[in-house]
Amino acid sequence: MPGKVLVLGGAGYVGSHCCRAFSEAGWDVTVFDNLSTGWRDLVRWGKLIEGDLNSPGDIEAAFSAIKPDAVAHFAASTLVGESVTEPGKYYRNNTFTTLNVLDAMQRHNTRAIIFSSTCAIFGHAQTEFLAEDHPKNPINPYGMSKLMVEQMLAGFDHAHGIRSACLRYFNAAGADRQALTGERHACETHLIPLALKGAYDPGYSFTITGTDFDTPDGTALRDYIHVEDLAEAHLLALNALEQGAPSNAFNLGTGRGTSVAEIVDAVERATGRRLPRKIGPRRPGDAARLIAAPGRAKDVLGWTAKRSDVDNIITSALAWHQKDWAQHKEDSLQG
Ligand SMILES: NC(=O)c1ccc[n+]([C@@H]2O[C@H](COP(=O)([O-])OP(=O)(O)OC[C@H]3O[C@@H](n4cnc5c(N)ncnc54)[C@H](O)[C@@H]3O)[C@@H](O)[C@H]2O)c1
Ligand SMILES: O=c1ccn([C@@H]2O[C@H](COP(=O)(O)OP(=O)(O)O[C@H]3O[C@H](CO)[C@H](O)[C@H](O)[C@H]3O)[C@@H](O)[C@H]2O)c(=O)[nH]1
Repeated sequence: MPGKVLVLGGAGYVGSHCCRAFSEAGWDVTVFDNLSTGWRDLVRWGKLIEGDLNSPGDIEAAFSAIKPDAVAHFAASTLVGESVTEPGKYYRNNTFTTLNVLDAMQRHNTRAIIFSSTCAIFGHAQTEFLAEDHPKNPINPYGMSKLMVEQMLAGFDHAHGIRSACLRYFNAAGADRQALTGERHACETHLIPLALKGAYDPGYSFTITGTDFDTPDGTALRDYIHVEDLAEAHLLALNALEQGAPSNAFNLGTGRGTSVAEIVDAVERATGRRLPRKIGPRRPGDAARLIAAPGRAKDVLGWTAKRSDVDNIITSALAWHQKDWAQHKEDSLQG
């Protein structure tokens, strides 16, 4: 039976899509968010409690008010490059904050948590496809801050019976089929939104960051997974935990690698426009290739990616951005 889920970071990109999936499946959704990179108007499914995970008092107040049956934890600082130059921000806002959450869960006897982990915990790929047991050697503080949380979760399960599902997304992309929510970052660094912006905004100069990777076309390979496929995986994992499933970790991707150059081609196909591009140096902390072996999610959760064809991803992202640019013209097409 769906109960009450407290969604930390639910005003952000992935969290808002998952709120829709939880809510439509009958979960009673409450979002907890400090709106540092999230948006009030993206909280469309469930109510919003404004609060900061750095504050044990804010967390305690939310747990006391809601008494959640489960927690879905999306709140984090998420930029790989920034984590290299500002590691403290990442260990504080990703790792320390999660300890505050686990303390509250223990106090309130909340025994299930879905955690947004990442393929960045693996570091350089040693095999073509990354399965859950691939060695974990993060090459940036972002990945390390998330791996530390995975280890904390194992300890809290062992000691206190808090069961978790660590969902390691590869590259979340695309938008809700009705363009009700989507990706909106005030400081955007992600490939697909920037490539779409480059196709429409003559004032923005899109750059391919790195053409000297050891990949077939020299640009980095990523596994782009539609955010609605991710939302479905979250719902399956949440329901499984609710029904008593043990802690587990799942690599969520398609098993297909797409290069930056192939994304550029797909953006040109979807928009019918040419995308002018510059070639720039690699970003610090970027791996050459990150492609999932998503077998465990299929075997245990019955999940596979259904909407993650690259053209479908770009088309859904385009529909969202066109709507969002029209609504927020001044700030969205600048800088
Ligand atoms: N987008 C991706 O491709 C991707 C890939 C792998 C993992 N992830 C993980 O998924 C999660 C969601 O990513 P996203 O792209 O939706 O990011 P996002 O920035 O859109 O969402 C993060 C949300 O957390 C909130 N938040 C941040 N710090 C907080 C704090 N201290 N207290 C309360 N709220 C706080 C923000 O305001 C925002 O609403 C993150 O944990 C990220 O590391 C994302
Ligand atoms: O303007 C741009 C932006 C990005 N890229 C390239 O496109 C690829 C994808 O970059 P994104 O920023 O879209 O995604 P990342 O792979 O860097 O990051 C994603 O995956 C990470 C794991 O490695 C983290 O989980 C992170 O939160 C998530 O956004 C990278 O090779 C990047 O260098 C460009 O060429 N030009």
